Amino acid sequence: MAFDGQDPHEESIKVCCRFRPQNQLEKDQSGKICITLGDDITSVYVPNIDSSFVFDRVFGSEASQKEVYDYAAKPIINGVLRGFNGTVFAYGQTASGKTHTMEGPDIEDEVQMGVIPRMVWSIFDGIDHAADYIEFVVKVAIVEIYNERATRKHLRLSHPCVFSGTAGIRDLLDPKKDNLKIHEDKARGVFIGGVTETYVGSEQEIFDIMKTGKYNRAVAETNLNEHSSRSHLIFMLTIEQKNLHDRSLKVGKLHLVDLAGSEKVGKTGATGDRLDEAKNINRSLSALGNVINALTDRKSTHVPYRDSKLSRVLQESLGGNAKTSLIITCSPSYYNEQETISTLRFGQRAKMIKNVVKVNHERSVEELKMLLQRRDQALGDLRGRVSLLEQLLRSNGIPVPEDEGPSLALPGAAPPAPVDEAEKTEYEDQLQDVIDKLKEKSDQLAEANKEKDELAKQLHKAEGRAEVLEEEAVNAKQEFERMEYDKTEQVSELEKLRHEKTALQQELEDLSKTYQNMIQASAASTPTNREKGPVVCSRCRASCAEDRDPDRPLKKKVSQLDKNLEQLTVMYHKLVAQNSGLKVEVTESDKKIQRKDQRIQQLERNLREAKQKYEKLLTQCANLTAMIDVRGRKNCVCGASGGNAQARRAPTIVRPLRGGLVSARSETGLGDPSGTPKATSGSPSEPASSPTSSPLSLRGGTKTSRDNTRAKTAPYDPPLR
Ligand SMILES: Nc1ncnc2c1ncn2[C@@H]1O[C@H](COP(=O)(O)OP(=O)(O)OP(=O)(O)O)[C@@H](O)[C@H]1O
Repeated sequence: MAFDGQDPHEESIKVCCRFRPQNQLEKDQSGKICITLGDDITSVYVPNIDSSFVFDRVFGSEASQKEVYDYAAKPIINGVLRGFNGTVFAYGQTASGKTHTMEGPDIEDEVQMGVIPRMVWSIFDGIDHAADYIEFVVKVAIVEIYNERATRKHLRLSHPCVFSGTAGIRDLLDPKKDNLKIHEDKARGVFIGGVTETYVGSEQEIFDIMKTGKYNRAVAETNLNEHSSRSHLIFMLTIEQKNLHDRSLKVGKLHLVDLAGSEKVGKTGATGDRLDEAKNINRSLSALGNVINALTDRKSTHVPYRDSKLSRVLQESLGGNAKTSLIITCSPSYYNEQETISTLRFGQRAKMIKNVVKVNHERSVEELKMLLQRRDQALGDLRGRVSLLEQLLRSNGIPVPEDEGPSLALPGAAPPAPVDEAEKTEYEDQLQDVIDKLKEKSDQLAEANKEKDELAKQLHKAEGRAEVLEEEAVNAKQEFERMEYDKTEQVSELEKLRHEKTALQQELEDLSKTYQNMIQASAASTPTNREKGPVVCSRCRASCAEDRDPDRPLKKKVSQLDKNLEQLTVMYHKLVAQNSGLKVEVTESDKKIQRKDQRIQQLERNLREAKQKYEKLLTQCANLTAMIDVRGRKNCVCGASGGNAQARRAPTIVRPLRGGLVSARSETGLGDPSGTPKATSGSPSEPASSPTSSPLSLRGGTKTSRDNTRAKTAPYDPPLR
């Protein structure tokens, strides 16, 4: 799509490939290696398919964490410190080393720590080296995108965290928030509403937050990985920097993403919940693949960002306003050759994506005033130069024209013709006429613009509502599916109980028959006990009731079975009642879904109408603007020198984009216009919840109080000022 553009802000995604050492399982399988790394450190060759893949950098299994960080992530982090958005994400099959690359085995081990902990040091190093008049505010949020359909109660987690219901986007700093919604607005772009954003003032605070996040993340054991991530982890860091001189604001947003690994369930041995997770992981990764395919396919007209939460959250990072680095992680082993080839292909494709990257810069009134002053100064300089040049002309006997009109005559040229006063008045009248008409048209245009803005607002609102309804419909559907599942469970339970009941009835009947037979037989063949007199128990030689009535155990059993039968019957009736209750609920849900569908359709209709109206207005505006332009040009032809500045003004460019409007602000990629840091990001209608700690302002000049170890980190690209 965008890869032919000439936009100077256009930037390709950086793609690096990292191979890990072979693990024990692979060595046991044969230990054969399926790839050859090129000497140029940018290519890898797969002999079996006779194909080479070229990336920005290929790291072999001996590459250190620092090497990978310095090349793949550090430039992105420096960009964020300059006010750009940045993303680093790891993609690869399960157990290929994504978590090893992004987090590392120990976030506090200086050698083994991965991208996320190293980023923490770079950020604070950058803040320490910034000018004294820059004030920083740093916020951190961590979420995971977990399998949206399966319940989590059976998941063996890294800690005994309790889950209820289903999970989609889950706040790892406040696990109760387990179904966060994605929103989009002009000022903030795509964002997760209601997520906990914690203000941080030191490296240690971020490390503590990371530990909390890690503690809450979904991890389970599979055949291929003892600690397999069952969710996509997104670490989000926002840096706001305010220039205290001119009050301007820059906002850089960093996303660090550790994706869950794609897996072949045959190899991982996933069953039950693990299997459901694997299916959902593979599904969301393939939705990500579809987005990448659409972005790199010239014929594609639609990018399916909305097909999964993962691709929607990464929307700005893929084809949007962000500097993005992708690290694909692979196994070098023949045992995983197919998975490695598919990962290499994914990376190859992603390398073609181009983002349009801009600093998120909000100019303050002070900054604008300063710019104006600078421009006035430049104008003054130019005026001085002009008068110097005029003096030079005069001193050489060349007449200096008074203004830029027809008197700009060269020496020797014919003098201008005398102006006819009557003709001049006529022209002036015509001009006045045109000016009046222009004024009228311009009023109409302003009116139309107002109406257009109003419609755009309505459109935006309707889109928001449609989105909410869509989500509600999805939730209702999920609820319905869950109820259906429960119903099936209950029905099978009922069936089981029925079988048991029938079996018991059968047993009961058999026993009663046996009992009857025995009574008859004993009546026929033996004298009654009364006739025989008391029987003496063989062991204790004492009279006992049992000996007096040999059928007593049988009767006991029969009465016990009767009781069981009674209980079963009661249970059976209860289950029947429950089942009919469930049926009613299901019907209710059906009706609800139908109503929601109808509402969505209605809203879509409204949306279409509003869009049509809006487009009509746009055409009207364009026509009006064109008319004004034409009139303006006519004025110029008339030879009028003043009063037509309005007519010369360039027409306003209004561009509809993805069903919404793009204002000048959103096109420049500016952040929240209010510039007010919030503790919890929310949808426009959502109230912001309080921060987990108060905002801290970090000044670049406080480095004397900072930890000395920071001085050991690699040099920092200073922020643009
Ligand atoms: N470059 C490497 N050097 C040494 N060991 C590595 C490397 N990459 C991965 N490993 C080891 O391989 C194992 C699996 O790695 P890791 O958990 O990072 O995989 P993953 O891709 O995140 O898997 P999943 O998708 O299942 O979460 C870990 O024990 C890790 O320490």
